[in-house]
Amino acid sequence: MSYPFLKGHGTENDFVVLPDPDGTVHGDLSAERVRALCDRRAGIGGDGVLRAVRRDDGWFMDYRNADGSVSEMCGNGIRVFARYLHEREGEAFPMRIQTRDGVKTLDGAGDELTADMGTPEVFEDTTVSVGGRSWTARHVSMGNPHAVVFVDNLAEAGPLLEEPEHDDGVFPEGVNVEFVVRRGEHHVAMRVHERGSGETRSCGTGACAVAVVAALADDAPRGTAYRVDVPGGTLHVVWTEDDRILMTGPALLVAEGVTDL
Ligand SMILES: N[C@H](CCC[C@H](N)C(=O)O)C(=O)O
Repeated sequence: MSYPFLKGHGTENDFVVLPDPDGTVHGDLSAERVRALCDRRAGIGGDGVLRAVRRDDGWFMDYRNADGSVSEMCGNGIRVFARYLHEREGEAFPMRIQTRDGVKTLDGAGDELTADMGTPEVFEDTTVSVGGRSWTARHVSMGNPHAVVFVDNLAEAGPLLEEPEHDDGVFPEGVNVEFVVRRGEHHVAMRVHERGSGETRSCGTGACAVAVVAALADDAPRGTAYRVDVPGGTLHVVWTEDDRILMTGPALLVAEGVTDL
């Protein structure tokens, strides 16, 4: 059975959008079908799938990683999802979107959108092993788990392409690992190995986690704007006085079509 899809990205973290307003088109969106859709050779290709279901409490973003696993939240994805709702479903900004990590508010004009990502949760330092090496990491949750590792240069993150394992059970559900370097005052650059997708060009929740760790290390006053450079572009993150993370970045729809994958 053929059904519509769209393709979009935010700082080159790319997604297949599946309109499913009544939840009847993709009722059993299996991990196998998500993998087929995200396959960059035999499928459409993407770091994840954003299925759009309209519920009584509003639009729900059903996010899946490229390996078919489910995640609570996707920061770049929710901007692309909001772009889809605005351009194809007539939703106005500011808009509220339901996710597995609760409701998020999206606002913006032009190419850049701002997502209110809610309150970060900061845990004790931990270690992650990536590419056979152990790294000391700050553990931050943005609804999904992140291990933030500061390094002297991003080339050290070469083993990033290896699947990070976690050896002390802190992340039984897996973890997104961000390697970070300083680029200037309130300016960092990162590479990321995403849980369920491997190395990607950007990670929105990861950029938020990185900005939180940098702001804590800098003892920066709340409201300080951090610039986070990712391989696919730049995201801007502010940790507000009332303990919310606002992330601003591009969100583009680049193609649409039909598929029977
Ligand atoms: N791989 C992540 C979800 C996608 C996060 C990323 N694409 C973003 O923009 O936040 C996880 O399993 O927690």
